[in-house]
Amino acid sequence: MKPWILGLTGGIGSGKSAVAQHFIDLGVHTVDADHAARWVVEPGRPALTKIVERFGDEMLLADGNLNRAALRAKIFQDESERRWLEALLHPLIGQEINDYLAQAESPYAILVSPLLVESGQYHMAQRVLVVDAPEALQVQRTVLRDSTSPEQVEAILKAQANREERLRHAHDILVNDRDLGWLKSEVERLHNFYLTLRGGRES
Ligand SMILES: CC(C)(COP(=O)(O)OP(=O)(O)OC[C@H]1O[C@@H](n2cnc3c(N)ncnc32)[C@H](O)[C@@H]1O)[C@@H](O)C(=O)NCCC(=O)NCCS
Ligand SMILES: Nc1ncnc2c1ncn2[C@@H]1O[C@H](COP(=O)(O)OP(=O)(O)OP(=O)(O)O)[C@@H](O)[C@H]1O
Repeated sequence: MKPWILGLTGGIGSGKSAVAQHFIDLGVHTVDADHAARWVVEPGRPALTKIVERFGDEMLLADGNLNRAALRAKIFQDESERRWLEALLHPLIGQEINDYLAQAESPYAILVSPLLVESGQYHMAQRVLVVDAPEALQVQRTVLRDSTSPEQVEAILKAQANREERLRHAHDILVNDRDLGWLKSEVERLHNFYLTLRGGRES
């Protein structure tokens, strides 16, 4: 039987990747939109050429890869440039995600995406799990993980759906404000529940 799709979302630093890793360990076929966003700008792909044409050679590192920090600085200080980049990349990312999900053999598969709600990708999913965390914790965890500034993380937060908007699309909510051991046990509980669902929508 074709697997049903769980959309897994949450704001920056909420803990999506940590949650996704536990699902992967349980054998669930998982694709991450952030990873797909990297595949579509690999050297030789047309999208990378278009980014360099628009923003200049400083978008390239010496080895020919995208200078992600430089592009990040550009798009989160200028909404129209961010919209331009999203219009270029989101259709390509959507295609990569489709191709990857089509290979799934687990009872259900997961699409991890920070912009599941904003990009309309939630239409690809039968059920949505939101990882939620207090904003201060999101900022603190991301600063620690990426060695970036709180101001940069707050600029990214502003470009994302607010919590209420995201939670409106949720079938399930995982509040990630405890330790990683607890998070793992919550994922196991959800996984056992998801295995009982056929088509993902029953609650
Ligand atoms: C700007 C880029 C190069 C920065 O790369 P970097 O390695 O620093 O960050 P990474 O890609 O790992 O993203 C980290 C987080 O930033 C946030 N984020 C990324 N892009 C966006 C965006 N367009 N809008 C809001 N938040 C975003 C997400 O929470 C994401 O998980 C990169 O994020 C990018 O190409 N973004 C545009 C594509 C996109 O919209 N990706 C989101 C998944 S669909
Ligand atoms: N419950 C927790 N306790 C402690 N640290 C945590 C917890 N959950 C996540 N983290 C850590 O916080 C950081 C952010 O988590 P993670 O990378 O999973 O977030 P994310 O939602 O995938 O972020 P992004 O949108 O930026 O990709 C990571 O370093 C992760 O290890």
